[in-house]
Amino acid sequence: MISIDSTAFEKALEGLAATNLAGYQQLKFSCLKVDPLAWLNQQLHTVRGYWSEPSGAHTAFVGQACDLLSPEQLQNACESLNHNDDSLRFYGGMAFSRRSAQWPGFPQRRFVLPRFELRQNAQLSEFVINADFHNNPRQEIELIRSQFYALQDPHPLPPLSCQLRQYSYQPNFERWQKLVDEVTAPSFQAHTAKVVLARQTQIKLDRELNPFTLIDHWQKREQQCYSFVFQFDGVHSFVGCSPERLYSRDGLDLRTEALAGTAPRHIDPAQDIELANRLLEDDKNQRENQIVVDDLVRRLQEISLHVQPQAHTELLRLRRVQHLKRPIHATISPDLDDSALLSTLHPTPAVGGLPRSSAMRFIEQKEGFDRGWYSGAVGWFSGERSEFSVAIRSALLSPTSLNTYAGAGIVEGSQAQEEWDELNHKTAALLDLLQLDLDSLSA
Ligand SMILES: C=C(O[C@H]1C=CC=C(C(=O)O)[C@@H]1O)C(=O)O
Ligand SMILES: [Mg+2]
Repeated sequence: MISIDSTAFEKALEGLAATNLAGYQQLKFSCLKVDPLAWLNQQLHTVRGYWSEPSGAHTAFVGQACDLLSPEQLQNACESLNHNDDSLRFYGGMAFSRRSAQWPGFPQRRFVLPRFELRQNAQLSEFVINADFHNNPRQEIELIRSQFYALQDPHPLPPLSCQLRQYSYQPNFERWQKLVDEVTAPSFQAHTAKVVLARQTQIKLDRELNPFTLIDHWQKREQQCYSFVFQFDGVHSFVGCSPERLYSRDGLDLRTEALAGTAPRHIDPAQDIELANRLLEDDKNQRENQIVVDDLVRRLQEISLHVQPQAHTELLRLRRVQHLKRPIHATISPDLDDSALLSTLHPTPAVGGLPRSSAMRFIEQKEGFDRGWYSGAVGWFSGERSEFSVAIRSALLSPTSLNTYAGAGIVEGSQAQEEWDELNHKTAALLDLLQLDLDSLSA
C-alpha cells in the first residue's frame, strides 16, 4: 500500500498508543508519488475528497477522524488548534446561504479531519494519518489499524465518456430576463447596487460519470484554478475548478481578491487581446469588480491592523473566459480565527451582491433553485494556515446526472442577453470536456 511498510506503520502506531496524549494526533510518513485521483477512486470510504491549489499542492483524503457540522463545533476546533502548526488540517466547506435548503449529502457546513491523507507538492509526498483521542484512544488505535489494512492500491481511472440524454435551465431565458430587469430597475438600484444571479443547468447523462476522472481532465485544462471534489455520502459529489480565492491565511497575513468582470476568450490571439483590452476599460465590468473590492476592504478594515488593495487591476485568463482581478492584502488582528473569517468574508459580492442582506434575500426568493454549495466556501484550515476558494465553476454530480451552475453580477447597465451569454461562456469549460454543445440541442 503506497510504499509504507507495515513494520514502520505498526511501530509508529504503537508509539502513539504508548503515549498519554489527548486531543487530535497525527502520524506522517514520506511515501513515493502516486496519482492521487487513481488512489482515491479505489478507496471504499463514504467520505472522499480532493483539493488542489494553483501552486500545484494537492491532497487526496478519505474517511474521517472527526466531523464538524455546527458553528460551535467549527469554532471549538479553530480555537483548539495550535497557531504555530499547520499539520492538522480540516477540509470541507459551507453552503452559499444559511437559509439554503440542503443538497443531498451536503449539509449547511461540513469539515472533516480526514482519517488518511495523501499530500503532495513538487517537493514532497506524504501519507498522513489523523486520530481523535478525545474519547477513547485505545479504540481509535484499533480502528486506525483496521482501516489502514483495508486501504486499496491505486488503479488507473476509467475514461471520460458519456453522452447527453436531456438538459434544462433554471431559470430559463424568459425568467432570466425578468430578473435582470428587476435588478436593473432604478427603484431597485436605489437600495441594491449589485445582485449576482445564477442559473442551474441540469444534465442527464446516459451513463455514470466518475467524479475523479472528471476533475482529472478538468484541472489539466485550468491549471490556475483550485480543483476539488467532496463526497460525503458515497453517492453525490461536489466537483469544481474555481479561479477564485476566498482567502488564504498564513498566521495573521491574509490574501484575498476581487474576481469579477468577465469577457469571453477568442481563439484568434489578436481578437483575444482586443476582448481583454475592452474588458479592462469597460465601465459595467469595472463596477462589478469595484463593488467587490470596496466591500472586501470595508469588511477587512473592521478586523485588520492593515488592509491594502493592489493599485492596478489584473487580468486572469482561463480556458473560455477572462476576468478582472484585484488582489487584496491584509494583516488581521490576532484574535480572529477561520470560523470568524469565513462568516465575515463569505459570501462576497462576487457571488452574492451589495448590500449583502438585500441581495441574498432577492436570490433566495427569486432565483428558483437551491444553490447548495455552489458559490459557497470550500477549502481547508489549520491553526497556522488556511486556504479557501469560492466554489464557482462547479457541479453537483450524482452518478448519471450533473447539475452545473454559473452566475453573473448584475449591476446598472447589465443587459439580459449579454449576461446570459456570459453564463454560457462560464459553463463552456466543463461542457467542452464532456463534448456537450447544448446550443446545438433542444432541451
Ligand atoms: C458567480 C460566478 O462568477 C463570478 C466570478 C467572476 C466573475 C463574475 C462576473 O463577471 O459576473 C462573477 O462575479 C460564476 O462563475 O458562477
Ligand atoms: Mg459579469
